[in-house]
Amino acid sequence: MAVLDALVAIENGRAADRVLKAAFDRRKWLPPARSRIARLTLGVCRHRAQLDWWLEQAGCRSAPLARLAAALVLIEGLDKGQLRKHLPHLPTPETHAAQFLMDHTLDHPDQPAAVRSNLPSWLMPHLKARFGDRLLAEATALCGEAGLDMRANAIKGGRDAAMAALAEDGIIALPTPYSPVGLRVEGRPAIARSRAWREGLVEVQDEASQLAALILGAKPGERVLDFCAGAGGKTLAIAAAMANKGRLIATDSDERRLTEAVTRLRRADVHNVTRHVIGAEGDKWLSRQKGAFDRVLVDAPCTGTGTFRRNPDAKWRSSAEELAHLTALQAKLLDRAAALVKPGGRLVYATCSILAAEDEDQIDAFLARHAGFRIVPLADAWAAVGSEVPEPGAGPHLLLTPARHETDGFFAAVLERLP
Ligand SMILES: C[S@@+](CC[C@H](N)C(=O)[O-])C[C@H]1O[C@@H](n2cnc3c(N)ncnc32)[C@H](O)[C@@H]1O
Repeated sequence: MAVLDALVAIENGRAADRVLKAAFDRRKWLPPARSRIARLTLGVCRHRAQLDWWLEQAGCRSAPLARLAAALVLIEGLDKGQLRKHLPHLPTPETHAAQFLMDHTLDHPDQPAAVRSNLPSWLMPHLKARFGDRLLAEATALCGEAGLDMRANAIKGGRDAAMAALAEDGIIALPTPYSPVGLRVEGRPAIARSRAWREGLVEVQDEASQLAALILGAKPGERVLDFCAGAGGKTLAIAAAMANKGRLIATDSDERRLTEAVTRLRRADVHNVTRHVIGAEGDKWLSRQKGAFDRVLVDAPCTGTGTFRRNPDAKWRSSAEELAHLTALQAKLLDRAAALVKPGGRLVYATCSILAAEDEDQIDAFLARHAGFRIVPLADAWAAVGSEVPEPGAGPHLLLTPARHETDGFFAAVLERLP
């Protein structure tokens, strides 16, 4: 069964989105079957702690097959006959466990907070420190399903043109609350089949990521660097803000990711981007660019704790050791990027993490190391997003969460190099 194969591959350390993509490339499932396979696979990852807790109550060892059987009963509500149809060769211990679970629901008052929130226990003290009394609400939202947001491409007519083109394909998309170029789509339509997507009027991008790119405030004619550009999600948004004018350089240490940006840039009609693969430990080209950029974005590699709704399998690969490795790397990348900013220019540091260690602690440490930079308060930086757009919160930084803003969890800080 496709779901079980996917769960086994994920258990062996592969990322769910790649596993599912490979499964769908191998066999041409009809769209309803594809979405059922994806929903069930991700549902097991999403609720893994609760499924494991229930399997323990039932005296059954946790493994992909047992979790799948538990999910079919506790999440999908299957009865004995339906379960037998789905998993005809279920071994006896798993069958007994599934029967035990038929009298129950996923939540149980005896479940500890980490189990109820379906989060790894190492993360809980970090989230408690961040959210205090709101911990459960924030953790529960992090376990939910993410919506589908798109960014309307200003180079190709902007939000009204995008909404009209989507409507031609029967796709309903409404403006997002904060991003002036954001659209939130109703339901789960096949975006990639729409004319609006094929012709580059829209790009799939969470509202939080759109704001991180906008807050950079890049203007037409400037020299801008997207330091950790990856497959170009934010590069595209910055190019649109620059109206295709000026120079935007997209760098990353991962050549494969940077190459993925090429078709996206072409589809969006972006012409002002140059790509440059850089060494993970520094780069000759970079060392010649000291003080050369008006704006630099560091969209840093991070734990991705803010995107657990989209990548629920990543929760179970995250660890305190990974956090320690990433915070050291983030500090290094920030220091490297700082040298590239012109006097009076701006440096934006962003993560899709909601952990203070990767967010404001990183900024505080940076400011202690770099007396030549100051923080630009969010209220001032927000002018770049649009004067009519409500600010998503007070404080010096941008901090978005699924529970409060219905976006991915995201952090961004704007720093200015003193003239
Ligand atoms: C959060 S992702 C970037 C996502 C991208 N900006 C987007 O919007 O789609 C972080 C990126 O940092 C890159 N990275 C990791 N280590 C790096 C290094 N030492 N130098 C430059 N980039 C690095 C990774 O390859 C990854 O693409």
